Amino acid sequence: MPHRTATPDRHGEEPTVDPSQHPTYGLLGKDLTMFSEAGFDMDKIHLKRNAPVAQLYEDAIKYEGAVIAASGALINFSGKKTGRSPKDKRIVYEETSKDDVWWGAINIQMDEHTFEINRERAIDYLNTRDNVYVFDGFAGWDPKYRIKVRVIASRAYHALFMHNMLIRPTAKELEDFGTPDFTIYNAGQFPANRFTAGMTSQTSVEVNFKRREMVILGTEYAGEMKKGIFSVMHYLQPVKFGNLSLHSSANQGPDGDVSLFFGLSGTGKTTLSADPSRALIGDDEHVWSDSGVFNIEGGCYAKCVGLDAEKEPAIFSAIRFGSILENVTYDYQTREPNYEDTGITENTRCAYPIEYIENAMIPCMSSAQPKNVIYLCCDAFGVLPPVSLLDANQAQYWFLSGYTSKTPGTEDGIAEPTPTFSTCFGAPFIVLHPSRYAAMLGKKMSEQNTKCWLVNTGWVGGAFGVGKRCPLKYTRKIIDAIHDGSLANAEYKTNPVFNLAMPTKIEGIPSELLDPEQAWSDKAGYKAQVTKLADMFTKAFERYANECAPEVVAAGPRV
Ligand SMILES: Nc1ncnc2c1ncn2[C@@H]1O[C@H](COP(=O)(O)OP(=O)(O)O)[C@@H](O)[C@H]1O
Ligand SMILES: C=C(OP(=O)(O)O)C(=O)O
Ligand SMILES: [Ca+2]
Ligand SMILES: [Mn+2]
Repeated sequence: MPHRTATPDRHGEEPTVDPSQHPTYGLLGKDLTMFSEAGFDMDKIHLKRNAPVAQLYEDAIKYEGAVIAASGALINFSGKKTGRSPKDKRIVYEETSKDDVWWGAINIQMDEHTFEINRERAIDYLNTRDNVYVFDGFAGWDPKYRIKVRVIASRAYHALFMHNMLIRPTAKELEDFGTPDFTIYNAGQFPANRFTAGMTSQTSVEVNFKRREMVILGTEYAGEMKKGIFSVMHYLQPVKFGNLSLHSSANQGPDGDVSLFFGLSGTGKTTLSADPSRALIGDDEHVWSDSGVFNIEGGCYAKCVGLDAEKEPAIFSAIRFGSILENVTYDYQTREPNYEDTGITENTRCAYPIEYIENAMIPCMSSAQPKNVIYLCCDAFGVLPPVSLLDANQAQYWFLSGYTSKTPGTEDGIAEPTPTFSTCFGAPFIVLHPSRYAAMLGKKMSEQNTKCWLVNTGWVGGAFGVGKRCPLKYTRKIIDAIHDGSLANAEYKTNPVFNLAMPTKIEGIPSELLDPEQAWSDKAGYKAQVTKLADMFTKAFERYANECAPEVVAAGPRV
């Protein structure tokens, strides 16, 4: 029998063929009540819960201008915002969480009333739509610590994105889903009202821990949703479960050894964790509990700028049916994505389910305690060694400092690599005081005898503009040398200003590259740059000096 497409009848008639065209597809009686109570106009909107991937494709193509790439991936565009908007992110000030949240420039307060106004604005907007997409899934692979997340969005692309990025429930889990622990209302196509109290722009990304809700207005960058859930877990895991949440990727070697790769956006978490000789646990957000390490997400979100099939084969071949390319241009004839084109943004992305990586570890969790912790730092000054071994005090110092660079495009308004001290290697996402994460990390690392490495994936031989980015093939060799144990047994010398232990030799890497002073031809320029960065460290660390032991303060550069 040939397949026919059912015409959806918004006014009550049952469609005859495709059940996913039903006006309340996937919703059970109790869900319908929940939606009505939340203010959704069930007689007007066509709700699609956990719709098939193909239908989300069809809707994104029909209503949102998406196209199919040659590989079968879906190409979408996020409109004006193509990176995160950290200045427009707010946390609601309310009694259940106010004493735990580290208030300030990162966690900006919003009052409960303003949240209600924006929430209503989002729901009102969603009620004007013909189609509203719901995705129910989990955050956290460990059943003991996972949370149930519901995403309600006006764009099929956003539902598909979260289908890829959250953990996809089985049919049974979906049937038994019940009340979500956290709900995202994504009305990103509609602006916030700039005249609402506390609003400074048309963009608003806000989290309310009491209501367990997040509202998005005025940005369609899909990364806001996944990083929003990360902020939620960065609060819930330590506060409710005593677990350490990590802005890191993770993988496991054939002998069962686990590595964590911390790093701010663009430093190499996704790239370096995709390693053909190790099983991928996850590329961005994890939790370190007493029972091991688990991924928060069900997918990866890779940068696509300059993506090359030879250099990054695992990521390249994950871009196929079901994957979402974001803000990537393409050839109209062949539908081949053009990864070299940064015309829309440098922050081009692809979101794919983690099982699209061949050696992914499913379920994405390990009962092993991490053996190596790697801090990825993208040094735009080009003065940090490509790799150094840190002692326990240095591990605390560098974690709290979080020195790196913001890469172009990941945040609104960043056009070139910009040095920053992003505490815990992920300042935009932390909720608690940084010293709380640092103390847990220090304790776990010393209990488990975890080795700590600082890897500079940024510039070598000169600053940004003069030197070059450390070639990926060399960084991969460094990571290999950490994993095969050879680096721990190498010969070291000390970097005088930063007091860092640098290996003198690594197989396959020119030795002069390992010592920045040798790698720079402009020796005077090098000295000036080192002094400048060391001063920046001292100044940036002042705010943590009272929170940590004197040995940690002393572990910084000697000026
Ligand atoms: N030495 C290097 N190490 C890691 N990434 C590198 C290196 N040199 C260039 N890159 C590029 O930098 C980007 C790192 O981004 P990504 O792995 O997505 O970071 P994250 O996941 O931490 O946001 C990729 O586009 C990668 O190809
Ligand atoms: C998605 C993001 O993170 P990452 O670059 O770490 O993947 C982001 O910062 O918007
Ligand atoms: Ca109806
Ligand atoms: Mn990443």
